[in-house]
Amino acid sequence: MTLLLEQVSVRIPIGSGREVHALTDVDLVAARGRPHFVIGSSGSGKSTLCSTVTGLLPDSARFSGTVTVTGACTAPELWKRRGRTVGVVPQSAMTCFTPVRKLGGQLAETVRFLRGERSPRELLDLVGLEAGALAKYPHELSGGMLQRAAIAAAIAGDPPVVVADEPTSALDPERSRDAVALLAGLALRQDRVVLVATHDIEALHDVTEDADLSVVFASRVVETGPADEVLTAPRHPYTRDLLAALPENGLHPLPHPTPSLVDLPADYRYGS
Ligand SMILES: Nc1ncnc2c1ncn2[C@@H]1O[C@H](COP(=O)(O)OP(=O)(O)OP(=O)(O)O)[C@@H](O)[C@H]1O
Ligand code: NI
Repeated sequence: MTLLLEQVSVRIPIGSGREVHALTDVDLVAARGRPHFVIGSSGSGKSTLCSTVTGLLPDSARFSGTVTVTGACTAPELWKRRGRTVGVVPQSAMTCFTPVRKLGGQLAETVRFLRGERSPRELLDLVGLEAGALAKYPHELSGGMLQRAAIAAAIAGDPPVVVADEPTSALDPERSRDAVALLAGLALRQDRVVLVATHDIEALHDVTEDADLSVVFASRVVETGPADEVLTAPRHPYTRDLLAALPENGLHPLPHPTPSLVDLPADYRYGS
């Protein structure tokens, strides 16, 4: 089973005949058993890419191209199977649980709704949480535990594909690395397709060996390959500059401005 994006473009009208080129001609292959990470500057199109898989695009967006989970279904059918064919990990776990009910009841309800086969206890086990968490209210769990619980909810319907858009944005650096490792494990140990978009390149350090990485710039995937290769020997000038901007590499500011994606010319290239 593979997640395949072929020539996927998204245009978002913003009035007066103008539109945001949120995603342009994207081809991407994410195989099961191997996590696929997506990095790129703010506003480059990472979330839009995730939304073409989860079906959470803005209502006004124009979508073209093909998104397929081989052996299962193709968008827009895929979008109707959110939770079952594609699980969605929220950016902040706080948004996926109600504060007034214990975790166990909420997870049980998710399992019932998605007709999942695992019990809440088994789901917690899969994400490394102890069964005691079932009897707790969300506010009684730490941020890292709550993000694990949110990942448990995302796999309650046993989806073969899991998408996480900025899953570490509410976490400190150590919890971020934990959350990324857990998501990578959903691919490596549970044989799922896992797609994770993040601007947090440092959180990826422990998992780059068995992962793929795509780099998005100005609505296009400019580079893709084994994560350790892309991060150690980047081929695209934007990837090189993005990596040079990391604190550990000297915080060199990006030398070229990020263009506006409104009516972006088709021939726009990095640095042009
Ligand atoms: N609902 C919307 N209406 C108009 N423009 C939008 C909408 N959603 C996204 N965009 C635009 O689409 C482009 C891509 O946005 P997207 O959120 O996919 O980028 P991103 O890489 O996820 O950024 P970030 O790192 O900030 O999350 C941006 O120019 C953004 O302003
Ligand atoms: Ni985003």
